[in-house]
Amino acid sequence: MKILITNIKELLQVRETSINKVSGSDMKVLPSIKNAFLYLEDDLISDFGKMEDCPNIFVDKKIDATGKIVLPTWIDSHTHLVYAGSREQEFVDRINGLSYEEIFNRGGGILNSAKKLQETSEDDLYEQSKIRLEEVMRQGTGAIEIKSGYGLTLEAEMKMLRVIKRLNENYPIEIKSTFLGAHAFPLEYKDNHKAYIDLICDVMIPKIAKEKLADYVDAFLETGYFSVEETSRIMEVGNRYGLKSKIHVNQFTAINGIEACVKNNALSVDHLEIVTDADIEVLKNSITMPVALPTCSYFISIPYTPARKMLEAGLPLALASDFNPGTTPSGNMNFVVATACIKMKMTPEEAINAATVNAAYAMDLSKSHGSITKGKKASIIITKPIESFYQIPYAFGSNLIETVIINGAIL
Ligand SMILES: N=CN[C@@H](CCC(=O)O)C(=O)O
Ligand SMILES: [Zn+2]
Repeated sequence: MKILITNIKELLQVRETSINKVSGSDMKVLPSIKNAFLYLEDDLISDFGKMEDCPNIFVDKKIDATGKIVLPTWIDSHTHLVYAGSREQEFVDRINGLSYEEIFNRGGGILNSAKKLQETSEDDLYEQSKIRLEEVMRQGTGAIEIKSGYGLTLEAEMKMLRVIKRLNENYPIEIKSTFLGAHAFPLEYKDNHKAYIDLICDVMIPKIAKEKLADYVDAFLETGYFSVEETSRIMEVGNRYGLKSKIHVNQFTAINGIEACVKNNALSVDHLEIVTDADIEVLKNSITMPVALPTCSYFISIPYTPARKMLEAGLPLALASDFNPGTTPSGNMNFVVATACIKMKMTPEEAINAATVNAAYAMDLSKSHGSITKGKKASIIITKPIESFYQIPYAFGSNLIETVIINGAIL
């Protein structure tokens, strides 16, 4: 299908040649064309430019974008969108004064979700998850990473990964899949951590890699969860099986986990609510993308990733939702971008770069996603008529999206 979008008030994130990532002060720059056209052919961006150069051609669909902003779809590089049930009782418990840690120590948290997931059939899990996927697509997400990690047995982890695979087959959105067996120690391994790490490294990763059910490995590298040594072993085995790592780290404490991730060539380090000067130093000149999850900080009232400090040190930064039932029951990337601006003091230009170009890097999609570039995927957001793109974070509670096109399919 040929789609021509005309009279675009401003076409954002225009990159003549694709770039892998934007870092430091370059993140302040969001290249755009005012009064633009955009031409999509099937699932690809075919042409774009100023309205005066708009081709006069026959197309299947013309969209007049007078007064509207067009930008590439959001890329959400960190989610746990496949889960069973919900955890709103823990939400109320936190309002009443319990911490995330206290809830976990009472058998809540990840183990609560794991119990629910183990009791849910694969079909039911698919049905529950697809509702969330359809919702985030309507909210402008055009590529998404989804983790396992609420199974914690080989059988239940594989169930989650098969559901992710089925979502990928049935929807136009690009999905990458991450094996997160090391999310929490199951109760039966409470006093024998080594046996669970052995199970992950000797049985789960080989089996999952053989069945091509995951693109990446992840672990919750945190005090009280997985140590630097345990996570390093998982990253090493992952690398051996062709699964790069994307690691939960520095959410509550800084224990030199980032250094271990960089050493193991992790694709991304995610959360980073607590970041030391030494962490910033090891991230400099590394291939590892730091990923902030501001709506997690918002929901469970923990510190926000120190974005200003990191950008001033010249680092790149990506933004993702962390959509999960415990710490972030929302996958709305518009709200993620707004929260990054409001709470982390990122400018709208920086936040949009973080949720498009840098987010694409964090899931190996730089070649196909993240910018308006000829030959990249026809995955775009068309807003309602708005004053300027600053409205996207400014009017944080409003739905400003009129149309979403993903891989050439109009939703
Ligand atoms: N921190 C680890 N994992 C998830 C939350 C897990 C849960 O509470 O269900 C996160 O990214 O916040
Ligand atoms: Zn997470």
